[in-house]
Amino acid sequence: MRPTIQAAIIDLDGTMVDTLGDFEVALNRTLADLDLPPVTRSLVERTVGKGSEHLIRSVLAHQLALPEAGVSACVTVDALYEPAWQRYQHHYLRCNGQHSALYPGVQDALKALSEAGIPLACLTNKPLSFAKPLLAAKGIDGYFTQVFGGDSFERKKPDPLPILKTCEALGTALAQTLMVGDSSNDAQAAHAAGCPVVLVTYGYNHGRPVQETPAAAWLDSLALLPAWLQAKNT
Ligand SMILES: O=C(O)COP(=O)(O)O
Ligand SMILES: [Mg+2]
Repeated sequence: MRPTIQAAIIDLDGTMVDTLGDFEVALNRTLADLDLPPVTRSLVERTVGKGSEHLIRSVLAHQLALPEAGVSACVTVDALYEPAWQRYQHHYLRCNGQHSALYPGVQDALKALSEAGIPLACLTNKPLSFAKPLLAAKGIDGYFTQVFGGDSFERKKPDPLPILKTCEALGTALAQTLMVGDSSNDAQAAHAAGCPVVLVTYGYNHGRPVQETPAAAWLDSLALLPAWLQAKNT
């Protein structure tokens, strides 16, 4: 009998790498360039997950509304977005991977899955130009046959399109491809695409407990994934 799960698609931020430090540093350098007050890590944690444009627009809207910003009401998010995006890319590429760390168990899980013959793809809402160097800096790029970012397709997670395209690239059936993520974006995209989904409990889920999101399992460590998958496939 063919195994139930033949490949896995794994999210990056909040699932494999704790990147809040990189986001915070790049955002605060960007805000300083624009003479706006810095963000707190907790705002970053609640806002991250829907790609860079959403993050920058949300952070600009939040910081512009702070009384200490001292900004006149005619300064809008739309007016600041393009310069902010340019500065953010500049800063992010320079601090990428320097204030972030692999979560415990990630390296072992990727090794075990690869040894079990499960092809792995990385699918993130991060721009591809940030994602690829980060995977390399953390020494895990070699595990993935495909890497796709938030700018690889017309739409991002929670839209199912990136998952459909990733399955196409992997050459696996949707129902036999497992999505592994940390947020409702990953789960919604997987549900809409028809893929099973497993969520890790330690990532960034817009400030909500991820157990509220329907999934096949909620794991406290990615190290538990190979055994979960083996049990599923026997
Ligand atoms: O960059 C983001 O918004 C989050 O990316 P993720 O899809 O890897 O969690
Ligand atoms: Mg994530």
